[in-house]
Amino acid sequence: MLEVLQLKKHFGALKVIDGIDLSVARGEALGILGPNGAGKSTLFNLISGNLRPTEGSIRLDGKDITRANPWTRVRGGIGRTFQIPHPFVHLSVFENVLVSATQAKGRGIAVARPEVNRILDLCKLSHRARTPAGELPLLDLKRLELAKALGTSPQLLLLDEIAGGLTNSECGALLDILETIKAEGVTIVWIEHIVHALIRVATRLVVLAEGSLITSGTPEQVMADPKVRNLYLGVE
Ligand SMILES: Nc1ncnc2c1ncn2[C@@H]1O[C@H](COP(=O)(O)OP(=O)(O)OP(=O)(O)O)[C@@H](O)[C@H]1O
Repeated sequence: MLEVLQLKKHFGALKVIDGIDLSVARGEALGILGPNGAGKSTLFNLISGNLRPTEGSIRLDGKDITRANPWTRVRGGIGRTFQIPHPFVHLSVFENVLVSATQAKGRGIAVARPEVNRILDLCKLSHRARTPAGELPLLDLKRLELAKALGTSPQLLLLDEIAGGLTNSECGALLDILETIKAEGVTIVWIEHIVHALIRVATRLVVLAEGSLITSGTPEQVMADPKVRNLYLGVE
């Protein structure tokens, strides 16, 4: 579904992404691990079109989207969340999701309304539908970030540290929602530092370090990889 070929993003002398090849199959749930500053969010920004690569190409369903605008990619089926949620704080939860559901695919309000209600139900936000987004506690803010991405009807969903900052039980509540989304057939690529959460959803893991992918495999294979143990624990 997604193919990243020899992708590079350099900021001056800083080689943040330095020749990444990555394929994601339809229906897959891929987890991306990596230390702070490894280039994970930059990789997402390149895939979603928020940044243009220095070199390399990106294909979605065989079509070259390397130079496509972010909104063209959204219409092509790429949805994403951001590490720091920035909802419209004065709009209600319902209105925030309505914005993405109407704007992303050019749907009218009457058509989008039942879909928004379905998404709020899925994300356990129905009881907050009329609450201004600026008044939400963190878990609901994360749920809203997810709901806004789902409002664009993505086939490929990019999650950037969606569980960051949550308590264990809050993280569990979010995982239940992610498992439902996965079961609905949405392809997921999830950057996350909380490994136990990531491996509940991910069928495959890759590890990004200093702009390169250093390993890929099942969660068991990757967590046992000496390169990964060395990166995180300083032991081989
Ligand atoms: N627009 C930019 N200009 C210059 N440097 C940048 C820019 N965007 C990111 N960087 C740098 O690129 C490096 C990778 O940043 P990135 O946010 O992709 O890392 P990350 O792996 O997502 O980290 P974290 O896990 O902390 O979120 C960092 O050193 C960052 O300062």
